[in-house]
Amino acid sequence: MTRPTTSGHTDPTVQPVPASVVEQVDAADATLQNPKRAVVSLGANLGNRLETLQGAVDALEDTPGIRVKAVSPVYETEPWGVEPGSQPSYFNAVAVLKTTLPPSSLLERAQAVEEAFHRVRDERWGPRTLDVDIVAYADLHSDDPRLTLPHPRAHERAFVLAPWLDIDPAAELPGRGQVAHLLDAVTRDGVTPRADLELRLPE
Ligand SMILES: Nc1ncnc2c1ncn2[C@@H]1O[C@H](COP(=O)(O)OP(=O)(O)OP(=O)(O)O)[C@@H](O)[C@H]1O
Ligand SMILES: Nc1nc2c(c(=O)[nH]1)N=C(CO)CN2
Repeated sequence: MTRPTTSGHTDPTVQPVPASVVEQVDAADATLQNPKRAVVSLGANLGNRLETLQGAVDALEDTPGIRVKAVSPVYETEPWGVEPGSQPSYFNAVAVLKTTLPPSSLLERAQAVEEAFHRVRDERWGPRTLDVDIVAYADLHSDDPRLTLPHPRAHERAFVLAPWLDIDPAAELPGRGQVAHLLDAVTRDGVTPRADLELRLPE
């Protein structure tokens, strides 16, 4: 393949490729050859909660560059961070992914999936048809408010830690330690396994 280079080109219609672009393409190539593990938390407390969670799992699997490797049991959970009784209960689950998408594209896809399920953003921690949070992406750390990694509240949330531990007993939250220990430190009150319900792992 002929590729424009930054020096020595003779065809005046071929523009040199800036070094920054070459770097970005090389970084994308490296990710493609080396899929990363990501953990996402799924939550729903409006509409048909189970159908929505299954739809989210399927939509993630249908995404080029994402493979869903494991899906947790379903938990019914009391709304966290809001006045008790002020919202319907949630169904929560966690999925482990392998992805060649960079973190920003994974977030974009997560938000597109939320929107496909008519997620409305008005109040903080308001009720929602679907919430897809990125709990962790490999062992990356980021303070960027648009994508904070690991998720800044995951370690306090039994509705994330309990289902995650079910599918990965050795799970670690980067920078925080073992999920099993984190779960011991938070209350599991209001976080109830729904053994009668199940999410399917896409074929
Ligand atoms: N790890 C992350 N996963 C998902 N969104 C994140 C993450 N870090 C930062 N964000 C940003 O948070 C913003 C608000 O997200 P969202 O409305 O889903 O918050 P929330 O689910 O109500 O609350 P919480 O962040 O406590 O779960 C998003 O627009 C997104 O850019
Ligand atoms: N039980 C429960 N509570 C929540 C949840 C959730 O998924 N489950 N998500 C929130 C914002 O991400 C706020 N509160």
